[in-house]
Amino acid sequence: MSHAVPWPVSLSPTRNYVDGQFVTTAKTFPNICPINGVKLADVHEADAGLVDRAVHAARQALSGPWGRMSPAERSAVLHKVADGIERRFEDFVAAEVSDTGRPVAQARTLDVYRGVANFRTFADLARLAGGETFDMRTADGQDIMNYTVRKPHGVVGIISPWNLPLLLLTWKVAPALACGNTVVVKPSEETPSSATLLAEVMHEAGVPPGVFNLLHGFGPDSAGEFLTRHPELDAITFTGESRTGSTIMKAAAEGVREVSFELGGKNAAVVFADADFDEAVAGVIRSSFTNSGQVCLCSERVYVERSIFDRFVAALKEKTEALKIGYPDEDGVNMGSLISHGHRDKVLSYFKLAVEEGATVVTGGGVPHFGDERDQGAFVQPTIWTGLPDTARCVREEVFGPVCHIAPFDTEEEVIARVNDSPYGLAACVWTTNLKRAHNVSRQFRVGIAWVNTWFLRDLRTPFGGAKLSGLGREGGRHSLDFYSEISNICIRL
Ligand SMILES: O=C(O)C(=O)/C=C/C=C/O
Repeated sequence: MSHAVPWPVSLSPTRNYVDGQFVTTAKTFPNICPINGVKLADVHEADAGLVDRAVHAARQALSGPWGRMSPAERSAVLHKVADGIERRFEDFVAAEVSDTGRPVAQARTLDVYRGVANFRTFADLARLAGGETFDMRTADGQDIMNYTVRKPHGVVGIISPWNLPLLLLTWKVAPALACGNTVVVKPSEETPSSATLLAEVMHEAGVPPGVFNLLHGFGPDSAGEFLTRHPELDAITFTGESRTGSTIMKAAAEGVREVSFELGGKNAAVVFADADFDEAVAGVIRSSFTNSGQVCLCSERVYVERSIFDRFVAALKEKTEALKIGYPDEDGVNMGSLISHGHRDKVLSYFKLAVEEGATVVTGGGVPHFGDERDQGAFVQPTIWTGLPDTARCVREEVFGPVCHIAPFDTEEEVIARVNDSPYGLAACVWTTNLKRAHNVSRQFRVGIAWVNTWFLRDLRTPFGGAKLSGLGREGGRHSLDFYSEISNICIRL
């Protein structure tokens, strides 16, 4: 199949969006398509002055029509945004695919699908959420009543990552707006396109100027840092690497702003001998290689009960080598490129390190050869390692690529201790048909979310976030409403 270069072009000139206006700037940087290394568009970089204008516009909008809306009125606006994404569904698919190289099928069924779902879920949750009331009689006989009210924090800074651009951007924007805040968003410099489309949809949906502001740029000494350091932000929410999270946390400490972080992971998949074997193989293929392993929830550590270890490794090798790597719109494609050449260099450095640490490379470990423009892209082979000790860097550090290390284990106690022996604590999955074991093992993992006989199935009402270096706080359902609201308690003597 031959493809015009670049595949396909990005849909919107990637401009900033401040106070209801699309803004170009003198300084631009290229948006490179990771499928073939070709420039898709120039991205207009926001400078400190534009960041300042965006924060002030967001502040101003709080005392405008947006600030006077009821939860039900805000909910209606957010449903209109969801309608707008649905109306331009294929534009969003093309934007995500252009920026990331992912399969079209994934962009449709995961990324853009969740963009709509996030807005609809939080539009409804905010409209239907109530507060708390308490009645009591004091020791000296006074009757008092307490009730809570939710108010927006104010201006929320949102820094969103490149791995699931629209999903994670809307996972933050939707609840923040549903709770009456205004937002200033800085998407990753790697994935500006779907965020720019979202600004167009917000504009078309009549979201008042200043409610949603979009700034393009990098982190340090660019829009990301100018935003997180801005003294007039009331809260900051960030998804990305733990190291960056800690830098942002330091900036947020000035002025003691609320922070919510969803950071890195080194997640484990545990397969017991009593698991449904074929389901477990298919599940670990998904949890290791979805989105080219660029999901914070992916399993880079796999522990398999010793009695089925060799059979499982052979089966996973066979399924991995059957994965179709290629263009996003190829029939049956399973895996696309990584996000960039820079990230591919990082992943390849771990491929090299694994061999130095003594790993057996069961499959992969290099770069696929296509013999066409894709050789200028950022592809790597899905890779499986065995034979490393738990102390190896490749078993402790997040690679964030299509790779997993498989190790045998003998007992429940042993594998639980090994899973928990990590500075991270985001997610885990366990494969077993023993119901008692499923409950006992999954609840002993020190993680934010544990899946049993599945992976990355999401009910948006559930708490989502990580323990240890994997993050701070929980978002999802009422947890998002609690993070994006200032809750006041009113006490009345009756
Ligand atoms: O599914 C979600 O709501 C979510 O936050 C996923 C995060 C994945 C990060 O890489």
